[in-house]
Amino acid sequence: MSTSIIGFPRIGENRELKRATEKYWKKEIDQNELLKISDDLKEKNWQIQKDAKLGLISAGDFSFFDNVLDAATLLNITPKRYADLGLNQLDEYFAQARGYQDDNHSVKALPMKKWYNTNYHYIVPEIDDDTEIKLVETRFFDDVKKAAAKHSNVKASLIGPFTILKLSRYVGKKSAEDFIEPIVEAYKEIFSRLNEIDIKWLQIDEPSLVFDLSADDKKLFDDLYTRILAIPHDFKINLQTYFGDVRDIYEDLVKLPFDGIGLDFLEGKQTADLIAKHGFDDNKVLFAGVVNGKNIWRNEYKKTIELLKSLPVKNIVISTSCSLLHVPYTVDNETDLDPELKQHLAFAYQKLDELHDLDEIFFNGNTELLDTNEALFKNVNHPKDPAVTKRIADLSDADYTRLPSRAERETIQKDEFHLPDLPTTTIGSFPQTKDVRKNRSLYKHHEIDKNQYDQFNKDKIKRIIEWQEEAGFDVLVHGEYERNDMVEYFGENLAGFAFTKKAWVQSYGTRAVKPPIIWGDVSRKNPITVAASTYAQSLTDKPVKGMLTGPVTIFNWSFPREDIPAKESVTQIALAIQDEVLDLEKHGIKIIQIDEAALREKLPLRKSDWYKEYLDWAIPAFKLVHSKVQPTTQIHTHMCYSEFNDIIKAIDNMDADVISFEASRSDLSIIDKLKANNFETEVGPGVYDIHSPRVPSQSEIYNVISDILAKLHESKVWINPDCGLKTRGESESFASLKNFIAAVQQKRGELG
Ligand SMILES: CN1c2c(nc(N)[nH]c2=O)NC[C@@H]1CNc1ccc(C(=O)N[C@@H](CCC(=O)N[C@@H](CCC(=O)N[C@@H](CCC(=O)O)C(=O)O)C(=O)O)C(=O)O)cc1
Ligand SMILES: N[C@@H](CCS)C(=O)O
Ligand SMILES: [Zn+2]
Repeated sequence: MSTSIIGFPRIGENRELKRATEKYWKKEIDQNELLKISDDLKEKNWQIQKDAKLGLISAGDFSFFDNVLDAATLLNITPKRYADLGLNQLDEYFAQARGYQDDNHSVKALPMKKWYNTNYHYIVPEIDDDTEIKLVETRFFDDVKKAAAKHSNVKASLIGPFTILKLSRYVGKKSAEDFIEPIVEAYKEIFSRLNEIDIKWLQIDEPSLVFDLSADDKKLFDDLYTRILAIPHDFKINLQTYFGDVRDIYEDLVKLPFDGIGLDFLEGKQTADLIAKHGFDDNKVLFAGVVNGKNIWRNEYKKTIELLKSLPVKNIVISTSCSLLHVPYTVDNETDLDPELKQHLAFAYQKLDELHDLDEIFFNGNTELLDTNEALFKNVNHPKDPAVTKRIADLSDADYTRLPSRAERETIQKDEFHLPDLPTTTIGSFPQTKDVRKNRSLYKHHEIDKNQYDQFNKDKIKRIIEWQEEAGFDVLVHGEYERNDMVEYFGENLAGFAFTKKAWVQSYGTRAVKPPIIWGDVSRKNPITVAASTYAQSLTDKPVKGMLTGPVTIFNWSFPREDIPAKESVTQIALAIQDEVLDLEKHGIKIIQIDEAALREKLPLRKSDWYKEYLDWAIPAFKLVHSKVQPTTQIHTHMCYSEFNDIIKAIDNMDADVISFEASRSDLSIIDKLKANNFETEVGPGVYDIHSPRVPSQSEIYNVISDILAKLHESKVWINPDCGLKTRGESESFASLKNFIAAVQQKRGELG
């Protein structure tokens, strides 16, 4: 047993789980069929790990939607309003993830948040004073049992209690500490059930240990684990961490009687030093996270082996830095990639092989494998563009400064646009219905020509412009029908990017993305969005927003190159998008939205790193994109993740004129912070959740608007949904937006 992974993707190489689950939701297949498809996927994953000769086979990492929701439902952390729906176990689970609506019920989904610094989202567990934590689910044990029946070296994995308690939202008076005893009781039951299954290890994931920890956090962890580890168990326990180092608790961790500790050597900047300084017991196993679970580049064996050899540790299992959930399945499916690039890629399957190679090199001294890998790294040819290098070298402070000041622009723009109070707009995309995707698919497969493809999209744009005008929107959008994804699309249209055919990575539930790969220097080849935006603007007298994705988001939702600093890559992208902004402006587009949906996502997990490692280059990159536009051109930005309470000043410093953001799923608490910080940018807090198919009523939206206006002055407020509508169907979107407009009109009527 010398290799292991933390977890494996589960959507299926061809997104089988997505297709099956969505069919189940539409009642096109029954639960048995869905369960059969998911069982096949699990078995395939175990077999792949076995074939790759992995020391341990991971079970329990499968999920129908999200592992945090799985761990919460296992422990009966299911709010009463979902339990009261009287649904079967799986439907109750989906109701929490997606909301539920029938003739007699209407329940919102639980909030969804970014999983640490990734583009994966988890469902936030909700705990109230009546929450009775106890073991109730069986799916986890069923999976582990099935894996153990087929394989002799199974490791079960579970998201741990500390992380669950830290990620949960407490809506009553009780807090995490009040749930220690019931959790320990539940773990007694979990261990007793696992004792009956032949597993070798239980991996308990505690990624929340990589945050800055307070004394109370450490006490909570200690109170939980001194008790849990005292429960009799016939398997070994690995305390698994990832996404950083555990500097605040390392010394306590190594003293606790865990059989193994899993540490991240890639994002964990201090991991090796912590071991060197404080030691690691000879009777413990180190699960050394040295194969990157987030990037798609081949592992450089020489460096990894040197690192492993430097560790003063007796028992090492070579592992991944985090779950392979964050990478696509296999490079083998990418038949169109440049071979020069392809040889440097490793997706999940290839990473399993890398673990095996490292095992052979480290434990068996296989030098041939080491030499072949070294040869590959001697020859990496990222396409270079001297013009891009020069453009960056010529930048000065003026390129990052927009004039005049925002306050002056606000007056100029109020005169320019004459918008009513509480201007209404949407975030950009309208439903990517089957016909829209089909049109793109036909074009990609050369079954229709460019003219036919464009004409279809133009018809869609015309229809949606008419619809928005009729519905009464003030600032319109063209609908983004030409985009497969807001980042992949720009990747396809910028020099320096490569893109894939099947390299899907789960983002949330059944939704996946194909992040483009930054392989060379980035520049804009041709105008990208100008034709669609100017066509849309030609159809109406109302302003149509130009719609772009910002440099930080393009970078964060791509697979970045690692040979140049992030700052340089992002600056290259910023200049390319600046070209597009100025082109849109030149062609008469007066409002331009530059989405920075992912800006918050890669904020370092530790506060001390926020500015020097990220914000100090991320915010200027955004400013570089829009600094040269006229005062009358209104710059909007959008973030679908509003956990930016602590970096509000930095967000204001982006110097946009208007920002829209997600707020409806997370109780509008951000608004208080905006007020307290004298936030200057005009704001459009999302007034309803577009991630759920549920249609909000007029009064529900009206109430949210009232809550916003109780705290923010109406002259500063825009009204919009909380994100784009691409994942929604048309009928639910149109119904929601009609209620939305009616709610705004009701409120405007009161304002007089
Ligand atoms: C806003 N969000 C985004 C994030 N990350 C991004 N990169 N993009 C985002 O928009 N992160 C945070 C949030 C929430 N996250 C997501 C992630 C993914 C989606 C989403 O809707 N994904 C779609 C896939 C979109 C896509 O690229 N579709 C392709 C079609 C691919 C396809 O299915 N083709 C069919 C053939 C079609 C046909 O012939 O009819 C096939 O292969 O079988 C496209 O449009 O061309 C998803 O379904 O998962 C949303 C939010
Ligand atoms: N303009 C994009 C932003 C999503 S975060 C959209 O509307 O889909
Ligand atoms: Zn969004």
